[in-house]
Formats: sequence, C-alpha cells, structure tokens
Amino acid sequence: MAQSAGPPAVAFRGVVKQYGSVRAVDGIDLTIARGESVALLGPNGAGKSTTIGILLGLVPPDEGTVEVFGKRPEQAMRAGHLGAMLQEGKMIPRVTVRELVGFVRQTYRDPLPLAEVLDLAQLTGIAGQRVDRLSGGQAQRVRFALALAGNPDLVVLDEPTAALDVESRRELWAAMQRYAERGNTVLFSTHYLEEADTSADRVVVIAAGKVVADDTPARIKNMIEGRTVSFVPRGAQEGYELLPGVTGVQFHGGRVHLRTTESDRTVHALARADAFDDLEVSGVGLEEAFIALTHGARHRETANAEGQDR
Ligand SMILES: Nc1ncnc2c1ncn2[C@@H]1O[C@H](COP(=O)(O)OP(=O)(O)OP(=O)(O)O)[C@@H](O)[C@H]1O
Repeated sequence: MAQSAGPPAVAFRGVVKQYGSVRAVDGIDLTIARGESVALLGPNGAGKSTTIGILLGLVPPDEGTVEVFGKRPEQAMRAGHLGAMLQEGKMIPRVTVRELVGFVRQTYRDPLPLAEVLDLAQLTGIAGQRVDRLSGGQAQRVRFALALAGNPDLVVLDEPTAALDVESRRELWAAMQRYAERGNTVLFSTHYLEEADTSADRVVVIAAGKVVADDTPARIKNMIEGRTVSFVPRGAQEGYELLPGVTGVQFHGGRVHLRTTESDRTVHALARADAFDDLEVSGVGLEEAFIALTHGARHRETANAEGQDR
C-alpha cells in the first residue's frame, strides 16, 4: 500500500551505466512510492542487477541521479533505510541461525527484535540449526532475515528465488509479503512473470537497460501473455492498431503481425473487414514478449520525438 509522506522511497532520474560498449542501464527514470511492492521483471542481461547495484550505492552511475528516501544511496544505507539480499553471499559455517541473525542485527543502530526477525522470515522453528546445514530455501530465508535485521524501510532483493523449488519460493514470498504488509517498501527482481504477478503491486519491465513497461501486474500480464495474429494483408494496410485488443503492429516477410491481448476479437474484426489471407494465431513466449515491448517502447519514443499522437 503506497504512502505519500516525505520524499519517495526511490527516485532514479536519467540513470545510465555503461560497461565498454554495453549500456547495461540506458536512461532509467523510476519513482517508487513509500510502501509499494515493485517487481523488476526482465530477461537475462536486461540490466536488473546493475539497476539494483546502483540503487544500493555499489555501482556508481555514469549519468543521472539516484535518491533513496531523498538521500544518496550510501547515506540511506548508513541511515539504516536500506536492507539488501543480493544473489551471492556465503553463510558463515558452524553458527546457528539464531546466532548469525542475532550477530548481524547487533551491528545496526535500531534493529528489529530478534524474535520478530526470526518470525517474519519464518525461521523460528529452525533457529537452533547450523546455517551450513540448511536447505536452499531455508538458507534464502536466512539471507532474507539478514536483510530485514536492521529494520529497513526499503528492502531490495535481487532474484531472491533463483534456484529454489516451488515450495521454497512460496515460503519466501509469504515472508516477503508479511514484511511489505507492515508498510515497508519492497523492490525485487525476477525473470518470472508469475512471481511479479502474485507478489508485487506494480511491475516494471526492463529490457536492454530501459524501462519498456510500468504498470499493474494484471495489465503487464495481459501485454506479455498476448498472442500474435499474422496474415497476408488484403486491401488497405492501415488502421490495424485500432482493431480490438491490438497492442502492436509489425510488417515483415510480406505479412502483418499483430500483437493482441484479445485474439478472438481481433480475428473477428479482421474477418468482418475481409482483410486477410493465410491467417495464423500463435502464443507469445516471454522472451518474444519482452522484444515486442522493447520495440513498442522504441516506436513510442520515435512517435513522441516526431510529435505524433499515436
Ligand atoms: N561488471 C560488469 N562488467 C561488464 N559488463 C557487465 C558488468 N555487469 C553487468 N554487465 C553487463 O551489463 C548487462 C546487464 O547486466 P545485469 O547483470 O545488470 O542484467 P540482469 O538483468 O541482472 O541479468 P540476470 O537476470 O542474468 O542477472 C549485461 O550485458 C551484462 O553482461
């Protein structure tokens, strides 16, 4: 649930990060309100980890500014506003869950009570176990507990469920949602649309270092889970973008390719206009959908630059 008092949890303005010829982050503008749960969704190499690194003050941007609760990331980190769970991170052997979480929380100025951290991360029942003997899912929940220990206002998780089985994922998301429900801001990255759909209020889709879509999970799902209707056109080849459900139009290989969220209605409208030969309807894979969204974003940029209202 978003709250409005004070500066936003996160404000990226025109952020760019270049590695050699790769623009890992290519002009990101992003504001996250306090209390929002936001998923950064994107394929491999989209720029999610780099964006998170910049947010945490670990990666200096080449251009643009980043503020976390109105402060520079390093200041926000020092002030205890930020907690992070990154992809890597080995456990110290031979200590128990309780000892490790207890030790880490003591390094913060105003930590959560130990029992509360253990409860939030669903670790109470395994608090006496050694951290180097835990399952993958349990170990991830310990990392989550370490990210929460300082009682941060914003917790950032970089692909927290990578390599976890379904049950462990479910437990981690339940733990994360309980933290979000306390009014905290959560930002996590994922490759999985289902995770973004069930665990976020808002989904920001990143591809090739750019934000290509930013909407509610339901609308993003609609965009990504759409279909492609392709055909050899007949008659006037215009106005396709006005057909019901159509979110994108491309011409190649002598065919028209329409992306649509409502393929039945699109096909009915085409049939009424007697506008096609050799019609095909296919589902869209996630990678393809990202590419389509990326093209859509470029198309909109060009249209805006040309002053067209499309
Ligand atoms: N330290 C680095 N040096 C050189 N190139 C880098 C570095 N970090 C990231 N990149 C490149 O920047 C691009 C974005 O990478 P990033 O790790 O941010 O993507 P990602 O969306 O997090 O991917 P994944 O889902 O695979 O973790 C990739 O092309 C990657 O190879």
